[in-house]
Formats: sequence, C-alpha cells, structure tokens
Amino acid sequence: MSQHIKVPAEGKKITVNADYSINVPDNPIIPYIEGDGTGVDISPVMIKVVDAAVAKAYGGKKKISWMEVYAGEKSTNVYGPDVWLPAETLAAIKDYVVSIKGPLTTPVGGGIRSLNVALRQELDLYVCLRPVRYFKGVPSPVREPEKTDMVIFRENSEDIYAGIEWQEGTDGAKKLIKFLIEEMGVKKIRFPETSGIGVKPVSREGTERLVRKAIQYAIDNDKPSVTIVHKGNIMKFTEGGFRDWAYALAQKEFGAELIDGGPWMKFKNPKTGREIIVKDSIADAFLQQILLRPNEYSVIATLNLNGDYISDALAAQVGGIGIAPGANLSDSVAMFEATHGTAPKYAGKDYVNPGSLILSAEMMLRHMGWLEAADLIIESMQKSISSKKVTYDFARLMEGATQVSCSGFGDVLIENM
Ligand SMILES: NC(=O)C1=CN([C@@H]2O[C@H](COP(=O)(O)OP(=O)(O)OC[C@H]3O[C@@H](n4cnc5c(N)ncnc54)[C@H](OP(=O)(O)O)[C@@H]3O)[C@@H](O)[C@H]2O)C=CC1
Ligand SMILES: O=C(O)CCC(=O)C(=O)O
Ligand SMILES: [Mg+2]
Repeated sequence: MSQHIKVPAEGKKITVNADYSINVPDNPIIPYIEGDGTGVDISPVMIKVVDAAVAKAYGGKKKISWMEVYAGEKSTNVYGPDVWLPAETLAAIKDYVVSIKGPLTTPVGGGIRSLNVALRQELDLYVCLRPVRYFKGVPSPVREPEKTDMVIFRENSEDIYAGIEWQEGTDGAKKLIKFLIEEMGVKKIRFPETSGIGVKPVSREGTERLVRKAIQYAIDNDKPSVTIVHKGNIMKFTEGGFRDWAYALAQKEFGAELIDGGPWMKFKNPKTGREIIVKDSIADAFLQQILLRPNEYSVIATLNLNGDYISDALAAQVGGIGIAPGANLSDSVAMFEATHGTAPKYAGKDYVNPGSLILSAEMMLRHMGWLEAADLIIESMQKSISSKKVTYDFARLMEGATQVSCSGFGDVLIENM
C-alpha cells in the first residue's frame, strides 16, 4: 500500500529476466524524483521533451506513465519533517526497475548525509556511468573539444565517499584514533586530539564488478582502451588494490596479456577482432593528460571519489555541466540522473540548462530499447545547439546566441525534433 505515491491508473511495470535483460511494455510506469533546487525547473522540462520524443517516434503506440516518488526537501513536505528518503521511494525505484531523478541537496559539514549516495548504496547501484561527448557548436574552454570522447565507469558503493567517518572531538573519533595508535601502532596521525577521521573501504569484489562492466562496455561498443585511474602509489592497499585487481580481472576473465612485460595489457575484442588496451594512470597525471591528450583515453574505470572529480572536469572540457548526463546501475535496476547538483542560486528561476537531465533521459530511453526516441533527442540537441538558441551557460560564451530559459530550451528541442 502506498502512503503518498500515486500509481498511475494506466501503465505496466518494466520487469527483469533471469539474465538481467528487461521487458519494457508499450506503456511503462517510470518513477521520477523531481529533485531539490533547480530540480523544479529541469524535471518538468525533461518530462515534456521525453513525451514529445516518444510521441513523435511511435505515433501514440508507446507512452510513458510518469509516477512521482519523493526524496529530499519535497519528501519532508509530503511525509513529515525528518523523512528525507521514504522506504516506499526505495521500494518503487527497485520494483519499477527503471527510474530518473533530479539532483538532491547535501549540506556541507553537518546535517544529513547525501541522499544521492544513500540511494546508490541502498539499491546497490554500483556503477555510475557518465558518458562525455562533444556536441558541435558548444562553447568549450579547450581548442579541440571534439577529441574528448570518454565514458566514465565510477565505482559507486565504496571508497571514502561511503561516508564512514567521525567528527572531531566525538567519542567515536577519539575511540578510533586511540585504537589506531594503541592497538595498530599508527604513528602518523599528525594531530590526534583534533582530528576528524574517515575510513576508505575498497574491496576486490567491488572493484571486479565495476571493472567487469567497464571492459564489457568496451567490447560491446568497440572501444580501443580501458584506463584504470587510481592514486595507488600513495594509497597502496585501496587505490593500488583497485589497480591490481582490475588488471588481474582483465587477465583472468578477458584473456588480456601483458604488453612488453606489463603492467599494460591487451586482448582482442571477441566481437570485432580489434585490440583493446587495458592501461592505468595515476589520478593527478590523468587530470592533466585528459586536457593535453584526450584522444588517448576512451573508457575510464575508477574509484568513487576520483570518478566524482573526473566527471565534472571532463564535463567542463566539452562545454560544461549543463549537458553532462549519467546513470546509476546495478545488475537489474537503473536510476538515471545528471552529473550536476541542485545549483541553488538558480532554483525556481526557469533559468538553467535542462540538457543534462534530458540527456540522462536519452540514456534511459536507450536502456529501454526505445532507440528511435533516443535518437530524436540527440539529433534535436545537436540542431538546437547549432541554431544558437541556448540557455545562459552556453549563451554567455557563444557569439550571436539567443538566450532562452530552461523551459524555452525544452521548447526549442521539441520544435527541432
Ligand atoms: N547527484 C546529485 O544530486 C548531486 C547533488 N549535488 C548537490 O548539489 C548542491 C549544490 O552543489 P554545487 O557544488 O553548487 O554544484 P552544482 O552542480 O549544483 O552547481 C555548480 C555550478 O554548476 C553550474 N550548473 C549546475 N547545474 C547547471 C545546469 N543545469 N545548467 C547550467 N549550469 C549548471 C552552475 O555554474 P555557474 O555558477 O557558472 O552558472 C553552478 O553554479 C550540493 O548540495 C551538492 O551536494 C551535487 C552534485 C550532484
Ligand atoms: O550527493 C551529493 O550531494 C553529491 C554527489 C556528487 O557530486 C556526484 O555524485 O557527482
Ligand atoms: Mg559530483
């Protein structure tokens, strides 16, 4: 029984088969979280654009029944002051298999822990998939933005990002620091009396399942390389472990062989016969190389925090976070979301670029097998950017642009379908 979720009268659930393939009815029910901040602006525009693309592609034969589910500030209004992530929201996202969400606010320092991270952890959405591609005409800070064509596979369930930490001065922090010093012989905590302290779990299992998906993606999409990005020289048993387990998996499960004694490896794509290189890069060097030699990188497999930084950096390289889409995936459940956050200063102003959430929805349509509707969105995004009718983020950097609002850009996309 739903407490506040209204299940649409029409529509059916998407279901999952034993091999994790999905069955998508012509009228699927798709849960969505509106999101905090600019979520109120971009989510309705996303829905309007997706509905238009689906109507145009299938002439009424297919249609999404949207079902609002709640998280974040809106949830506290609907369910009560302390209910940020209701159990029925988690249940619906799992049960209906495919969903999409707007951004959710996380306060810095104190306050609630990230609801975005909680959703990923609770549903074990262990892959954060963020493709980075260039649309011709988008203003970019680099000279040859078209050379950036990468797909980030960010581990989504572990790392320092999991939020296992204790505040400075609390019993928990004191107890853990005492244990580390007295029982583990740790001598390197510089200021033990005044340290907050966090734990960074990184496992072989977690690494293997993420890297397996990244390599399989390279095979399925005929990509030339998979780069493991880590800081394993410093964090040897977490980030270094990630690197070693990733290489070992490439060898064990994909038959990769050492190149010139290693550590780089290669194997033949079983589908195309072309070579796939498995290599690694230390995170700081990687961040300068993606600017200087972006065409040497294709599929990226990395840890949670590195993946967070790399996502925004690469998004900027191809014109910014206004068109940076993403997905959170488990073997069966998929929840799509933009790379950016709630951009609070623009909330409710019908101002920001809805492109990231719309392109996340495009990934969702592709995941559902609704390729014609997905293609319409990509084509219309390219046409709309070329027409220079764009939101503030692009308009401020483009010569001769006409600035449109968030909803205005949605209308431009629909006109150009
Ligand atoms: N998955 C999620 O739900 C995420 C949530 N967050 C949360 O969002 C909140 C705000 O985070 P913050 O660090 O400010 O990062 P944001 O990504 O929300 O915003 C940073 C800047 O990015 C630009 N930007 C963001 N969204 C858009 C858009 N749709 N169109 C065009 N430009 C955009 C704006 O740049 P400019 O100022 O140049 O116009 C904005 O000031 C925090 O609480 C954070 O925790 C953050 C990331 C992901
Ligand atoms: O959860 C948050 O508030 C931030 C998350 C984030 O930046 C991301 O996943 O890219
Ligand atoms: Mg981020």
